[in-house]
Amino acid sequence: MLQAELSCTLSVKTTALIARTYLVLSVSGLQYINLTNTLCCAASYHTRLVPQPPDLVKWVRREGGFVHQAVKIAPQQDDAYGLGLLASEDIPKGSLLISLPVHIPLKFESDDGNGADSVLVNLARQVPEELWAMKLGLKLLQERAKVGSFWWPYISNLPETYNVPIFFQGEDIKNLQYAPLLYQVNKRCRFLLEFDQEARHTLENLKPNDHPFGGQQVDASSLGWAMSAVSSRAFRLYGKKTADGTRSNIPMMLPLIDTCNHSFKPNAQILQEEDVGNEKSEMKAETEIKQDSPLLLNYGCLSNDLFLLDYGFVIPSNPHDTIELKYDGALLDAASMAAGISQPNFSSPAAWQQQILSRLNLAGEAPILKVTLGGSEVVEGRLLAALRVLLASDVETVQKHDLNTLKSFSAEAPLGIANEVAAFRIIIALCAIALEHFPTKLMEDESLLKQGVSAASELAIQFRIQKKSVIIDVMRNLSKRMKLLSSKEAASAQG
Ligand SMILES: C[S@@+](CC[C@H](N)C(=O)[O-])C[C@H]1O[C@@H](n2cnc3c(N)ncnc32)[C@H](O)[C@@H]1O
Repeated sequence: MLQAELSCTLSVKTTALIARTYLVLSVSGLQYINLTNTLCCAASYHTRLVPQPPDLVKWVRREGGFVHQAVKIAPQQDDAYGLGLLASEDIPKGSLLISLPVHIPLKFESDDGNGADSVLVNLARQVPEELWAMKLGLKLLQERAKVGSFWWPYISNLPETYNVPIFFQGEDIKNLQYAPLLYQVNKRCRFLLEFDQEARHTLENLKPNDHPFGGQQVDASSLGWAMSAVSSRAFRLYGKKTADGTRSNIPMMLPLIDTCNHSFKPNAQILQEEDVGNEKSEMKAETEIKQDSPLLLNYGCLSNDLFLLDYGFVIPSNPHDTIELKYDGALLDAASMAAGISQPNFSSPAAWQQQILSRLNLAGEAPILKVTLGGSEVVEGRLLAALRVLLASDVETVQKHDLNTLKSFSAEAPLGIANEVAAFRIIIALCAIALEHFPTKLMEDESLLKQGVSAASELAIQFRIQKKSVIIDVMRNLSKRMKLLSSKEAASAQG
């Protein structure tokens, strides 16, 4: 195992303690809020809100929408992905699959009038921008509570529960073993608990006509359901034109289209007719779709953190997955000691180096210290540039290159091979330290999965396996690059 090999050569154990304080990864001491007493969580994630909901395809057609005759709803991947759309016959590339007239998507219209709607708008104002899904979730809850809602045929087809971490038991939240995600889960849970109180306070003593949820109480559980329904299904498309003629992207729920599951190699795409007053939302075949193949959309090039938080699944070997570290001079000193680099002065850079760190936003008044490893960049450019610069002793050599070259992973050893190898060795040491901070080893995780665990534990364990794999892939990648550089150096010394 690469993990074992590297931790021997880099004598990580001696520095792990020093590093503990600086790693964003570290979960020790992090409090987590357990919401499972408050939030309900049923056993099956793909049961619909009502046992036999109306036929969604028929509803869309009845409402003036179009559904290709070969598009069918069916369970996907032995129900592991819930329902999905399937082609019942070959569909040629470019075919229109689904078209929804403008009145079918569910949106949050903040220009609604007064009474119940104004209460809803006021509640929505208290939702922070980053939790936009809760805003549309309020509209969804309102329609769910409304007798005879236009959207009931759609809403009744939604899953009854969501397998997202806000519904995990405390033990499974801990099982994630990754502080940045734990932080996000806590933030969402805390918000839901506070918003539950806020909503109760706002709704008490309202006249029946002013009550946005038809007199029904909302709580953290129903709010969490609505937020998850939206975060796992909404798309950002053009909204109405504003007074200045511009259009902003607004989240909306696209009935039936949102039954499509995700793939980074999609065979369908969403398009929007831009004619004013006729903004149809359409889904077209991006490639030819063979009979019995699923129709797949790309939800976005997201990390597993976002897939898990918003959608409740994790993608193995996700090329967009990364791990977060906190940039810190003392941590880098510890890593360079572990890597056997004898010049650990990252905590006290020279004035010219400090200036470059400020330009990289890693020092100065409001630095952004979160840096990432993995994903398409492999090493975040700012971290790579910082290491290259801090390991250079000669300001003139550094000044020959612009910042973009110094940040580029594909720029081969801009400050020389020795400098590059030292930078890579330090990043590998950082990776080894990061791996040490996970309470379990990969092999233990894998054997836990083989033993059989609950669906939530399985997701949490898969998530941390993927995070560890990201780190190991970065180590492999850098080791390969180091070998290549060393052999080039040897060849040029001989020649
Ligand atoms: C937009 S909905 C798609 C319809 C959904 N499968 C259903 O049963 O209603 C997104 C949800 O589908 C599931 N899903 C979609 N793509 C998936 C994938 N590649 N792997 C696992 N689950 C997936 C997840 O539960 C996700 O939250």
